[in-house]
This record gives sequence, structure tokens and C-alpha cells, in this order.
Amino acid sequence: MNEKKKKAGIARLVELAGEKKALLVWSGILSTVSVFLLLLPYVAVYYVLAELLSHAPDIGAADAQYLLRWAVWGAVGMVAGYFFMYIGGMCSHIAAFRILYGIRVKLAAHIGALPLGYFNKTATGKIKKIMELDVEQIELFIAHQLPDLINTTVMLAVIIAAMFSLNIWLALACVIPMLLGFAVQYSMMAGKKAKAGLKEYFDALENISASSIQYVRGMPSIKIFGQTVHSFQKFYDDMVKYRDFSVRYTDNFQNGYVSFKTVILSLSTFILPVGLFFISSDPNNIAFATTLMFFLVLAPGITVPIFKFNTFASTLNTIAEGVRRIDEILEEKAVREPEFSQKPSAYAIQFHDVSFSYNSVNVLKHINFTAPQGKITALVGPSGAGKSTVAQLIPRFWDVQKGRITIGGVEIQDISVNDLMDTVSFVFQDTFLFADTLFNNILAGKPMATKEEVFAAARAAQCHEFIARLQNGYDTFIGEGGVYLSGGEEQRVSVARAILKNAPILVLDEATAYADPENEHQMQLALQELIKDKTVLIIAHRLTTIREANQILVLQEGEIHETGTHAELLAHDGLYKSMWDAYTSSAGWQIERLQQKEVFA
Ligand SMILES: Nc1ncnc2c1ncn2[C@@H]1O[C@H](COP(=O)(O)OP(=O)(O)OP(=O)(O)O)[C@@H](O)[C@H]1O
Repeated sequence: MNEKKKKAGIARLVELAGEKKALLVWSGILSTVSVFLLLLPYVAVYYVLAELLSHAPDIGAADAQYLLRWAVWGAVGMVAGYFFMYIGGMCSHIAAFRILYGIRVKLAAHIGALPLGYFNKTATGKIKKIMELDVEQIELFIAHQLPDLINTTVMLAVIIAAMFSLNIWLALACVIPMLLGFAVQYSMMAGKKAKAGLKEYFDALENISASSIQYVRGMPSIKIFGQTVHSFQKFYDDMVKYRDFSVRYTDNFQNGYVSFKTVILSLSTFILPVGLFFISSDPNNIAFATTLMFFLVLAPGITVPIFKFNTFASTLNTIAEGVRRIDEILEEKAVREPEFSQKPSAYAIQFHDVSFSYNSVNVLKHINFTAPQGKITALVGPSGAGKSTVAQLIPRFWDVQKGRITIGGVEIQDISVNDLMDTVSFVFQDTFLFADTLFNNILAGKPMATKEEVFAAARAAQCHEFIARLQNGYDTFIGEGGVYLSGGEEQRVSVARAILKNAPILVLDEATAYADPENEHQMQLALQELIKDKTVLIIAHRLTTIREANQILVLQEGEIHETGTHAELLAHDGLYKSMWDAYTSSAGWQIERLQQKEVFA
């Protein structure tokens, strides 16, 4: 009930800016000072006009000194105004980059604390767009538009006040059309329809960002199947949607904007008839003629701040939407950390009646098993049975909804995320290597490791030889601009990383998937080194790789269907036996080759 009202838009942006807003205040003050200075040339024009018109029949009688003095004041105002504007701009730029940095660090820290399950592929594009584009928009706004907003508001207020103090009728002739123009624009840019349109615009951009990442990643498949961009339906649809939306959006606002622009550019047209009406009734009123001329000079000058002001309505909406999306990430629930981390002293993994659903689709039902310390437990089963989900629950990709998972008797939610990550090593099917040297890629397993430790891990993972053959050895750069490794080589590098990390629990999810028969043997040697004395949970479709496991859990439709050793399960003649028969008949020739290799090894 007492929940603090959530701030939005600029107010939330200022909140996000935190203590860095002092510079923003300075920028605002300096901008305001510059406005007053930049108005000096207008004041000079007014007094010069007054002096000249008061000597209308004989302009040569005007006080030249007086005119010169005002001309100098006008010039001084202009130079000083630009100087203050420059300093104000510097302040706002420094503030903007600091705030930008602060927001990115905050986002990065929060993203780092999110459960690993959050990072599915769609989220990647979305996060990328928010961290790059939305944050960038905020930088532009703070550096340029916020000082302009202050500057323009003050300038308009002062000019309008001056107009009314000079002549109320001429001021009304100028201000009424201006207000009407704004009203039309505001109703279009700040109305519900515009906000909905903006949301649609941001969604369209996020979709394009996400689907373009998928498009680029999926390029090999698209090429192999000889298809075109049109065939990658999602990307194509998103681009069409964006195009149609942009045309519609522009079309909606075009009428309003053109009317607004026409009115503002023709302010003199409204001032002139009113002025002429008054002059006709009192032709000798020099003071009024001076004021009228001043209004006519001022009218084109005032259009610049008016146009700037006009863009703010849409900018404010854009910023509000950007800030909302940044908050969407910041509000994403981080992994809940225990108040006091308990470190397990033993490393058997136990699932106690665990059930789990993704978005209310139940994928694991009442899972109970123990993966004993120092032993190998294999998870097998048909595709979609829930094997990876079981494995991913251990390092808390997601938290279980029912039941408990313990390591050495300690519930995983009572172990701090850092300690849990130190306890568990993961080797995935899709290895992620950083765009860095091979040495640093292995070092990531234990950042404080010595060179010798890194080399020893690489030797144990059977990758030392191929690394040594590369021209730059361990200093070879991986990825863009460097060398590309085969899938099997990449997997061995990630095994080297895991060997270096030397965590007591090891989860291998299809870790040998990319190994061909030639390097499968090497991969097996690497894994044997890695799993020594560890609690190992291994998922493999190649059933030959898990024959020696101490226990095999057979999963089907989210339930443990059978448990036993390879021999026991074959004797049982159930699901495992039929999987084994299917596997060995389809892969028979490969097994023969591997067995031959094992004999000769
Ligand atoms: N992030 C996710 N969001 C929603 N559903 C998911 C997610 N990940 C997996 N699923 C679903 O959960 C079920 C189990 O998936 P899981 O990947 O655990 O199975 P698996 O046995 O490892 O399959 P495979 O052998 O094909 O890798 C599947 O129906 C899958 O579609």
C-alpha cells in the first residue's frame, strides 16, 4: 500500500542520473544566463529603432554615440551569450557521458546478477538495443536537448513577457496563433495515440534488432538452402512492419506539423494587420510604430525557439519510453542471494521431488535422484525429455518452483551465487569463446592461474598440440580478425578452461557433440582427465560415451523412467534398451571404429 509511486520520464531519468546531476544544474544555470545575454541584441535593436524613429524625418539627427553604444552592447551580449552557452554545453556533455556510463554500469551489473535462463536469444537483441540505442538517446537528450529545453523555455518566457509589457494587442496577435499551433501539435505528439505509436516504434526496433541477430546467425542455413531474405520470415516481417509503421506514423503527423510550421513562419502576417489597424487610428504615434517594427523584427527571431520547443514533446515521449525499457531490465528479478552463504563441504547433488515449468508448461515432474560425489551420473532420454533443464537447474539458470536441490546437503539457494559458480563447472554443446587470445580464453577458468597451469590444463584437454602448431601459439587471437577453430577444437578449449577451474562438480551437456570420430577419442581422453574425482552429471546423445557411467537416469516426458548401470538397463529391456538398440544399429560403423581406436590406444 505504501509502495513509493514509481517515477517516469524525466523525473526517473534524473533519479537514474543519481549524484551526477550537479553538473546538470550548472548547465541549466549557465544556459539561462546565456539566454539573457543573447536577448541583449534584441534590446539593442529596440532602442536603436526607438532612437531612429524618434528622429524619423531627420534620421541624421539621431544620437550616433547612443546608437553605437547599443550596437556594442548587442555585440557584447551575443559574444558573452555564446560563451556561456559553450560552457553550459560542456557541463551538459560531461554530465551526459557520466550519466550514460553510470546507467550502462548499472545495467551491466544488474544483467550480471540475472538468472542465466534470462538470456535466451530474443532477450539478447532486446538487451543490445536497450544498452546501445536507448541509452544513447538519453545521452543525446542530456547533452543537447536538456540545455536547449531550459534555454528555450526561459527565452520564450522572457520574450513573451517583454511583448506583453510593450503592447498587449500586438503580443496577443503573436501569441494566440502560436498557442493554437502548439495545441494542434501537442494533441498529436503527446496524446494517447502518439504514445501508443511510440511504443509500437520501439517494439518494431527491438524486433528488428533481435531478428537481425538471428538472421546473421542463421545465414549459413539460409545460404545452404538457397533461400533469400524473404524466406527468413521473421526478419522480413519485422522489416515490413517497421516500414509500414513509419509511413503510417509520418502520415498521421504530417498535416498537423505542416499547419503548425505555416502558422509559426507567418507570425508577421498576424501582427501586421493588428499593427496597421492601430497605426491608422493614430498615425503620429512614434512609440507604437517603434514597437510594431520591433515585433516585426522579433517575429522571425522567435521562430527558432518555437521550433525547438515543438520537438520536445516528441523527444520527451521518446525519452520516457527509453527510460521505461531500461527500467524493465532493472526490474527483472536478480538471482536471490542468501543472507549468509553456506559453503558445502561435500559434493553429492540431490534432487528432492523437483518439479519445474517454463511459463506454466510443466517440463519436470517429481524428480528424485542423487548424483553421488566422485561418481558419474548420466542423463539420457528422447529429445525434449528435460535433460538440459535438469542440468541447468543446478547452477540456478532458474529456481525450482517445487522441491529442493542440494549440494552436499546444502540447498543451492543457500549458497551464494559466486560460491555456487566456484563449485560447478559447465561444458556446453555450444562453446562460447571470447574474442581474445587462446591463452586468455583458457585463463578465464581461473584468472589468477600461472602460465604453467594454463599449459598443463591445455595438455590435459588435448589441445596443447593444435595450439602449438598455430603460428602465434597461445597468443593466437580467436574470432573476428583472428583464427577460427573447429567445433571439436573449441570444445577442447572449453574443457581446458574447466580443467583449470577445477570445480568439484562438473556438468557436461552434449560436450562431445561436435567431436568427429577422429577427435572423439581425444575428447574422451580430455574428459577423463577433467572428471577425475569429480561429481559428474553428463548428458549425451551418443550412448557409447556414457556406457561406463556409475548410474544412468533415463528421462521421458519430464519424469525419471528408469535408473541403473548400462548393464542393468540393458537387462531390464525397457526404454534405455530400445534407445541403445536404435543407436547402435544407426551408428554401428562408428562404434566399430572407436572400439578399434580404444584397442590400439
Ligand atoms: N527457455 C525455455 N523456455 C520455454 N521452454 C523451454 C525452454 N527450454 C526448454 N524448454 C522446453 O522444455 C522441454 C525440455 O527441454 P530440454 O532442453 O530440457 O530437453 P532435453 O531433453 O535436454 O532435449 P534435447 O535432448 O533435445 O536437448 C522442451 O519441451 C523444451 O521445448
